[in-house]
Amino acid sequence: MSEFRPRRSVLYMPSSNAKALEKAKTLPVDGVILDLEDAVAPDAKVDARAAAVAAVRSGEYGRRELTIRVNGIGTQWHDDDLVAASQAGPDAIVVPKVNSAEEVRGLVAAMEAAGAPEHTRLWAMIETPVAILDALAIARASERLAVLVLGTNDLVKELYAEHVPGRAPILPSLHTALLAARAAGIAIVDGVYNDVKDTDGFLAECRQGREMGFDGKTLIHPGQVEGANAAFAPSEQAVADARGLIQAWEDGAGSGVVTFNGRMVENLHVESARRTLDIHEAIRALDA
Ligand SMILES: CC(C)(COP(=O)(O)OP(=O)(O)OC[C@H]1O[C@@H](n2cnc3c(N)ncnc32)[C@H](O)[C@@H]1OP(=O)(O)O)[C@@H](O)C(=O)NCCC(=O)NCCSC(=O)C[C@H](O)C(=O)O
Ligand SMILES: [Mg+2]
Repeated sequence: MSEFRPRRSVLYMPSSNAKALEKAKTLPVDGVILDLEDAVAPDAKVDARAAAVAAVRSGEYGRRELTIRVNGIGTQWHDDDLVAASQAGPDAIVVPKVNSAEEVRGLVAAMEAAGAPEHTRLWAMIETPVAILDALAIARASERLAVLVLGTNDLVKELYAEHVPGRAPILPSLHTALLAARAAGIAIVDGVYNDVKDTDGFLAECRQGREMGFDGKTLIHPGQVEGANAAFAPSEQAVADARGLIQAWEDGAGSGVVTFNGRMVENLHVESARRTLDIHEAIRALDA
């Protein structure tokens, strides 16, 4: 069994929304973010925290990677959120607006002091200009940091940019975060698509994210799950091509370069093909 963990579809839901917490148990998502930050009104924060902890403790989310997004560092809720989430022991704690490697180390220290179990990882949200400029240091700051999560709404806001099809205004930021994650050897998931009724726009953005190298996409509505799962999984054709390419390589053992479907194949292409098959197998294992 490969160690690759699929994160094609990672669905946010307000932890204050009992119906959404219930619905998530039935959805074929790879991950769930129980949100305490932007989706929860100030007067609902404390109850939402208790609901997120109860959801984690329920054990009712099956194979889905279960995470809690706490309120940001420096807010009045952050410390209590972090302690409660650490003690609940989800798969990860998602922290918004992480701005430096020092903050990552401080978060990890606080999680450990609060008794977070070993399996509870940190996911850092990259959603400010300073985080983009310090992305590599953030990504490398701790072994406990497993995933970078793009916060494209905050990023667009902070840049005084606009949401446009193709995302040209934020492409340099997306690429910088991707470079940092890959250099650090950790996963990275793309930001959300706000128009839950615009399926074509959403699918185009999924395709773009996949082509850029993202592992998956954060989502805000159940209607986005299927499209993300398909976009971030290798297609049947990609799996067949990966198998064929590896076979061609093995048939030409020792030659250093062969061709498959008329194209040059070197060792690096074989590594990519093996990664494709690892992802495919990990998805099959999840769905089994
Ligand atoms: C966007 C929504 C407010 C729309 O909600 P609603 O009008 O209720 O949608 P529907 O009527 O179409 O819902 C159909 C059913 O699906 C359930 N539902 C809806 N959304 C979710 C969800 N996210 N998770 C689970 N289940 C969900 C409804 O309850 C209906 O169920 P049923 O009646 O039983 O069929 C809403 O979708 C929503 O609140 N989405 C999440 C918003 C959120 O979490 N935002 C914060 C994260 S985004 C962000 O901040 C990213 C980052 O920080 C950045 O800067 O970009
Ligand atoms: Mg945000």
